[in-house]
Amino acid sequence: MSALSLPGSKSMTARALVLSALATGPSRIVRPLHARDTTLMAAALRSLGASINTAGTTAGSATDLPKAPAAPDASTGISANGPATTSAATTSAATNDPIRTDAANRSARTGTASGAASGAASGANAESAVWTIEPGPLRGPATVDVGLAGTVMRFAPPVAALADGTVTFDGDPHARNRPLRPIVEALRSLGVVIDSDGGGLPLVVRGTGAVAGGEAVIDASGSSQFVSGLLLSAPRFSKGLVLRHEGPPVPSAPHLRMTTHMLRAAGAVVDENVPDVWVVEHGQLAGRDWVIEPDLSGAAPFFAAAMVTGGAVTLAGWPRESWQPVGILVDLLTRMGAEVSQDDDGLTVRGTGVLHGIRADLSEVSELTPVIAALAALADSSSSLRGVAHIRGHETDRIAALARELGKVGAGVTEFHDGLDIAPGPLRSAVFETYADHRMAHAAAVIGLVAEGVELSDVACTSKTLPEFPELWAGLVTGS
Ligand SMILES: O=C(O)C1=C[C@@H](OP(=O)(O)O)[C@@H](O)[C@H](O)C1
Ligand SMILES: C=C(OP(=O)(O)O)C(=O)O
Repeated sequence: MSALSLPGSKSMTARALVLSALATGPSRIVRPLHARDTTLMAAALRSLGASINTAGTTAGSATDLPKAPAAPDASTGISANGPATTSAATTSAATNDPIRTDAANRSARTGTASGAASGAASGANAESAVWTIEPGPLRGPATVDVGLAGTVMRFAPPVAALADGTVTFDGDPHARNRPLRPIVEALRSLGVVIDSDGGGLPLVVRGTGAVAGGEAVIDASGSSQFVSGLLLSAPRFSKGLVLRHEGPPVPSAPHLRMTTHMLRAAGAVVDENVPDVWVVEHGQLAGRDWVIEPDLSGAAPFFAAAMVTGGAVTLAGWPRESWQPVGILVDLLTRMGAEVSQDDDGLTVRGTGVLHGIRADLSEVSELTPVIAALAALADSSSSLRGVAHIRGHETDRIAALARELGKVGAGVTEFHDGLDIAPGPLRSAVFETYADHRMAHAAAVIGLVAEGVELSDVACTSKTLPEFPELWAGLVTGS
């Protein structure tokens, strides 16, 4: 049995940073994710005027902190769209620079497991990390590096629109290929001046210190982050926001619920009773303490490791109620053969010696596709994964990348516009390319537990969301 201590959710940390920078008073973020994406988000907000200290730790635990105000109940819709039900997180010491691109880490053998996943694995993020945020007047000029972070490229431009001055955005080479036009056009329709040649990066937001807001229509089928980005800043728009989605379904519904939940927890008034329409009233956001849940998507490859090796992994500090899509992940892993349980130690996934293929619509949990696809390539029957057309716009075209790389290691893969059919085949050694995508590295690591001689081309890309992934993985496999 392995105890896995992971840092906080990327998505919750990003939202907490934005809401804190837009609040009327100071905030603290307890057990944040300290990784490239969240460090870039902090840098972006800092450059716009917020004071953010990401070096802080406290000797005590989260329970020493003042209690966060409870989310208002009747008006929150929590009962209708409530958290997934399945304690505070445990994480451990920040020594890594999460923005590093350590050449020594660029290539790594994944290591075939000789036994079951075992041994303790704890993250390099500090167990008692607390970030402090003091909002300030939002102003340019500023330059924002979004890296490859969808959260930064979609959440920060609406904040920049509220700033007084010019804010320039650009990022990693592939960030320029990631969709952005719908949020740019929605912001323009709300009165914001944005220069952007193709509707994507690089772009310049010419803020005047205020956004009129009002009604906007968006096609958010390419990313739920278009909606989340607008909603997070909307309380600061003079007329608030009525946002209507028109187009194919918006993916990643649990991330939208996380957004509206956290907005309400900061005091915003949000109505999402009409499907595909979100109404956010103009109003003040309160500073508060945000206690971040362990990152469920970061845990997925470790759970997969338990499944393919017949071991068990416990994610420590998993809360009884979560705003991450734990119910969907548990259902997927159970259908593939795992046993999943929760007790005071955390959320445990146990391999049973069988691994089944699966037919699944992954639209709600699309960021899990690479790890589920890796499991599918190792299963005892074929799989059909659908509903994820938009992941062609993730860190890389994940459908094409998975088809190519899983094919290299021996699976029979058929690519569809919105997913993959995967037929397991005899495994072969290969260099598994990551395309700078952390979750492709996770997929390679899972395959490498079973297939001899799998080498992943760039393990450093895991610093996007979990800089300590290589150490954690090594600790899990060797039991060190
Ligand atoms: O809002 C968020 O924090 C996220 C939303 C999802 O984006 P998409 O809707 O683009 O898939 C998810 O895949 C991403 O990893 C994080
Ligand atoms: C899609 C992902 O990230 P991003 O927030 O950059 O879109 C992801 O982490 O899988």
